[in-house]
Amino acid sequence: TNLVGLLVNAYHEVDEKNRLSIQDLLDECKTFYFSGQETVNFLLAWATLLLAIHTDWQDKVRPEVIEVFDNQNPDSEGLAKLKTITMIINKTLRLYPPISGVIRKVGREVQLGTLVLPTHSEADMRIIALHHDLDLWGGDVDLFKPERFADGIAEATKYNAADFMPFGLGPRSCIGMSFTIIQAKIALPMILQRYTINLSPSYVHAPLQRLTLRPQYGIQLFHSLHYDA
Ligand code: HEM
Repeated sequence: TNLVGLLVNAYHEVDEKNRLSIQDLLDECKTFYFSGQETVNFLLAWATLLLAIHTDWQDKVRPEVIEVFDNQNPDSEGLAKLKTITMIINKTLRLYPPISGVIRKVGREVQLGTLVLPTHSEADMRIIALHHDLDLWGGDVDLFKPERFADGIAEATKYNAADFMPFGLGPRSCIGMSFTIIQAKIALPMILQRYTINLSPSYVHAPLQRLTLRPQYGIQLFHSLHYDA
């Protein structure tokens, strides 16, 4: 059974209490389409941009990909062995979090430090601000240095989970997190197996921050064949 199958089953549920209306069913499909499609696209777009700029990292990661998969399509066994790709994915998610913030409605008045949040106000927590906070990440906060994630996320954040939260935190955090990482760990190696990526001179750096963080004018890259296929 796939996701649509589960939703259709819930629509046909005999117990009225647990039944989904057609509107609920459509809303769920839209949520999954929106949250699952654009976000992963942006992650892959920003990751390829960073690799195009930092070609030294392409040179570091490509041998790992070739060693694990040779020129074959990625398989699940190999995915666990990809260390450098994982570092690059985490680094991309820190610098360019595809969801730039999460919004919460304040249920009751609460004091956070010197700040009083009134009931019914909305708190927009800027993930991107957190990820670029000088106090948390230090003077080289804006630099692409995947080696920061060499020993995993916990080490990179000094065990403070809230410093790095591209998928949110707590009970409403992203349901698609593992799926996203798997997709990126399949797609990036498949690109690197085939192509050397270079930045086109026509690229204009213009990240647009709304709910998502998108490259406003797209990302123009040159892909040259990496080796004779
Ligand atoms: C780079 C990829 C992705 C990023 C950065 C991302 C980020 C996030 C964030 C920050 C939240 C929390 C929203 C909040 O707290 O208000 C969230 C929730 C959610 N995400 Fe993702 N997401 C990604 C991929 C996906 C994928 C692939 C799917 C589905 C296949 C997905 C489905 C969802 C759903 C359904 C929720 C709502 C969970 C709930 O409210 O209980 N996401 N995501």
